Amino acid sequence: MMNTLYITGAWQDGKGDAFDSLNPVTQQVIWSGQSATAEQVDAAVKSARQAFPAWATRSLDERIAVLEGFAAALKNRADEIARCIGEETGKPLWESATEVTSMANKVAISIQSYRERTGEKSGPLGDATAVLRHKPHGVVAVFGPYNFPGHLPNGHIVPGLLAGNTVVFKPSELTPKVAELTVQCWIEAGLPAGVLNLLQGARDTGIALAGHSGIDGLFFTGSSRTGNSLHQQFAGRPDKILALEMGGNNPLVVDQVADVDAAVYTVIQSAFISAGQRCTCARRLLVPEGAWGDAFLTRLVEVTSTIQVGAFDQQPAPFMGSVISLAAARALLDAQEVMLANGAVALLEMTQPATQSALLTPGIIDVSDVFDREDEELFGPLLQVIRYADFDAAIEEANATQYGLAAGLLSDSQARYQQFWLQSRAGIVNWNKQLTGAASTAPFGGVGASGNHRASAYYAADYCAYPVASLETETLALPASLTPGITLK
Ligand SMILES: NC(=O)C1=CN([C@@H]2O[C@H](COP(=O)(O)OP(=O)(O)OC[C@H]3O[C@@H](n4cnc5c(N)ncnc54)[C@H](O)[C@@H]3O)[C@@H](O)[C@H]2O)C=CC1
Ligand SMILES: O=C(O)CCC(=O)N[C@@H](CCC(=O)O)C(=O)O
Repeated sequence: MMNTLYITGAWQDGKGDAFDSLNPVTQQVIWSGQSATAEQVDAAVKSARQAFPAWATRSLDERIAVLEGFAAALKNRADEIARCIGEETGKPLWESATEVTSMANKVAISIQSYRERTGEKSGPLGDATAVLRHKPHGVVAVFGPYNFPGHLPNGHIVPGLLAGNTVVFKPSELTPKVAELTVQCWIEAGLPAGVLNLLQGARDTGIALAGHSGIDGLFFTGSSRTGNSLHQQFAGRPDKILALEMGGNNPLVVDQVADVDAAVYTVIQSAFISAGQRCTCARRLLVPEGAWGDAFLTRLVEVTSTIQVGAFDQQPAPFMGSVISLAAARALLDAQEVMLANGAVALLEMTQPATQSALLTPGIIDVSDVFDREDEELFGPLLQVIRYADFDAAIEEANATQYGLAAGLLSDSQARYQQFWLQSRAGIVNWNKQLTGAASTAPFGGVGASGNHRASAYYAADYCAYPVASLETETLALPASLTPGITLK
C-alpha cells in the first residue's frame, strides 16, 4: 500500500482510510491504497495554486505540446490501459479499447473547441480595438464516475488544462487504478509539477475537496444525488464555477417501424451496452399497444436472450461485461424484485448466474401496470417497458421524468420525429439511432436533474475559461468632442 496520491509532482502514501479496488467478476484485489486525509487535500489544492501562474502564462502552443504528448503516451500504452479499464470495471476489452481511443482523440477535439469557442477575437470599435480573450479560472477540482474512469474525467481535465487551469483530480473510489495510469501518462508527457494532482478516496475525500476554500471551480460527472449535494455545498458561492454532468431516466420510443430487426438491434445497443452503465442508456422503452407491439417485444426478448455476457477478457468476446460491483448487482436485483412485487411482468428476468460475480444477464420487464412508478435511474442492464395507446401518450410518458439527458425515437415518419424533437425535454434527442455513443465533437449535457446548463464534451471549453472583453488603444488621447459639463482648462 503505497504511493497512491500525486501531489506537487511526487507520489506519496495516502494517510486516510485503506481501500481496495476489485475485479468485479473474480473479486480479486487489483489495487490497494489509502485515501487522502483533509491535510493531503489541502496540500494538493495548495500545490495546484502554486503551479497556476506559470501554467496559465505559458503560451497556448506550449500547453498544446504537453497535451499532444499525453495523447502520444496514451497511444503507446493503449493495450495496458484498456486491460486495466476492463479489469477494474468489467467492461469487455473491445469496449475498453474504444475508451482509450476516445481519451486520445479528446486532445485534438479540445484544441479545436478551445479555438472556436474560447479563442481570441478582435475588431475596430470607434477609435479603439475591441478584443475578446479568455482566462482560466484557476484551481479546479475534477470528480469522475466509475463507468468511464478514463474518458469522462479526461473530458474535464484536457480542456481544463488547455485553458490554463491547474487541476486536483478525485477519481471514483471504484476505479483508482485507471486514474493512476492516466496520471502516469501526463507525467510522461512532461506536465510540470503541481499542474495535475491526484487524490484517491471516496465520499469524505470528495466532500473535503469540494468544500476547500482554495478551489475556483468543480467539474463533476456522476450521479444526480451526488451532483445535488455538491450544488448545495456550493450554495452562496456564485464566484465558483460548478459544472454538473449527471444521470438520466432516458426514454426510447418505438413506433411501428418496417425493419423490426434494426429496431431490436438499436434498442439493445441503447439499453445494454456497457451492461447498461452509461448515463445515456435507454431505461424506459415505450412500445405501442396491440399486435405489432407484442410481436416486436417477442423478437426483442428472443434476441436479447442470446446476448453474450462474460469477463472482460473472455474469448470469444462477450457483448456485455459485469456491473461495477457485487453491491451494485445486488441493488439492481432488489430493484427488479420490488417492481415485480408491485405488478411488473418479467419478459426476460435479469439474473445473476454466480453469486460471487457481478455479471448480470440483461433483463426486460413490463412496468405498464405498476402504479406510481419511481422516476429513478437504474444504472444497469434492466430495461423497463411501458406500452402506449397513441403517439401523444408516448411523448407525454417520455417526458414524465425529473431528468432530461437523452431521448430517442425509432420511427419511419419524419413528421413524428419533428413532433418528438419539438416536444422532448432532453439535451440529446436522436432519431433512428442508438441513445448511447454520443460524439465528443458535439455538446453533451442534459436539462432537469441531469445537469446545470454547463454542457460538456465540445462545449467543455465554455466552463473552463471566462471571457474578458477589452477596449484597447495604444495612445491615450482626448476625444474629438468632450462630454457636456467637463471643462479642461
Ligand atoms: N451526464 C454524464 O455525462 C454522465 C453521468 N454519469 C452518471 O454517473 C453515475 C455513475 O457514476 P458513480 O461513480 O456511481 O457516481 P457518484 O455520484 O457515486 O460518484 C461520482 C464521484 O463523486 C464522488 N462522490 C460521491 N459522493 C460524494 C459527495 N457527497 N461529495 C463529493 N463527492 C462525492 C465519488 O467518489 C466519485 O468520485 C450515474 O448516475 C450516471 O448516470 C456517468 C457518466 C456520464
Ligand atoms: O464526453 C464526450 O466526449 C462525449 C460524450 C460521451 O462520450 N458519451 C458517452 C458516455 C456517457 C456515459 O457515461 O454514460 C455515451 O454517450 O455513450
